Amino acid sequence: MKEPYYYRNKVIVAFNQKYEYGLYEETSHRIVPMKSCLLHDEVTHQVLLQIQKILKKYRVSIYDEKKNKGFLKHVFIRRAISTNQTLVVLVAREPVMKGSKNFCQELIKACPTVKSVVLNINSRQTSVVLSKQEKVLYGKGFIVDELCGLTFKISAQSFYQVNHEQCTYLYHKLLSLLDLHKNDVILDTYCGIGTIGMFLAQYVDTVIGVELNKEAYKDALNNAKMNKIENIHFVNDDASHFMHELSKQKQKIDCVVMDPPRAGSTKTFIEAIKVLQPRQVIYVSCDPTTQARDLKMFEKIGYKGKDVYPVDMFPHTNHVETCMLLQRRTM
Ligand SMILES: C[S@@+](CC[C@H](N)C(=O)[O-])C[C@H]1O[C@@H](n2cnc3c(N)ncnc32)[C@H](O)[C@@H]1O
Repeated sequence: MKEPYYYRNKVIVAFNQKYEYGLYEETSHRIVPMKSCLLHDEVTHQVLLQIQKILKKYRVSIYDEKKNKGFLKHVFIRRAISTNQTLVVLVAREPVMKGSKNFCQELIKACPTVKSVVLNINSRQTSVVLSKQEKVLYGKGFIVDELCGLTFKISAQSFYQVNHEQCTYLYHKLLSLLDLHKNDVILDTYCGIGTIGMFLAQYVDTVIGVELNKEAYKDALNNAKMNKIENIHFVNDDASHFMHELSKQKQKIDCVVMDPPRAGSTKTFIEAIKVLQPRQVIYVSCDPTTQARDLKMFEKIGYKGKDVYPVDMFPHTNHVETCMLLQRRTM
């Protein structure tokens, strides 16, 4: 990145009883108050300050983990960098927010980039921030961003790469590694809101995307419609189950893109690859450890890791994204 600062488009903070907000100290739930941050942008900073001011003004009660009491657990902010839209998610223990209208009105007046405010209701005592239950307090419950010449609707629950510039680089890198033909059928597995598959759809005959998260799957369907892409189909399923079923049908698959979560993929998934025999697999990973584990299984079924590129998706952290090309060995 030319300017490896202020790149993060997603931030989750917690508040303490003094209305200071920040991140948890490593391996604890002690909030380290945050005055400024080099990773998220100025707009996010201003939105957080405004939320802090309004929470204080209306004395919104802050969740106390030890007592399991209080309303607000976290604030989640997502920015669409190219359209300058902001989504605010208030994660709360209860389903009713007193004074939510005033809260939204004041926030939107002070921060016009805020296009939607969502209340996520998470009453469980868990480290998972978002629950599946949500209520839209203002706007449509999603924001819209532009990436690689396409338009994407992004809901609170959907995955979206945190670094717009490096994500663009990553997608172009994987395109350059693939040897695509006009009549190809490709799979975009762990597809999120469909970004990779829709980016590749213009080069091939058919793309099939598979995604487990229902909200992301719904976003993917809408995104294909919005971009008028007709040669992409999405399936809401576990990627391994889907691959296993596909392998039973012996469908022609030319290339597979896989971009699993940190846990990596599964034996079932890779055994299905053995049956389907795509000529190329692109494995995008945010955890090289699980990628290396999976690579060993790929080697056993006759796929060789050809090239691997690190992508600095998370500058100034010890995380890295990798993009690997696996090629089927010719007999
Ligand atoms: C690292 S994200 C990649 C998303 C997308 N490729 C992108 O670039 O934005 C991983 C995605 O896999 C989805 N996921 C997690 N477990 C899954 C599973 N077992 N089967 C299918 N999708 C899964 C997550 O919901 C998430 O959208």
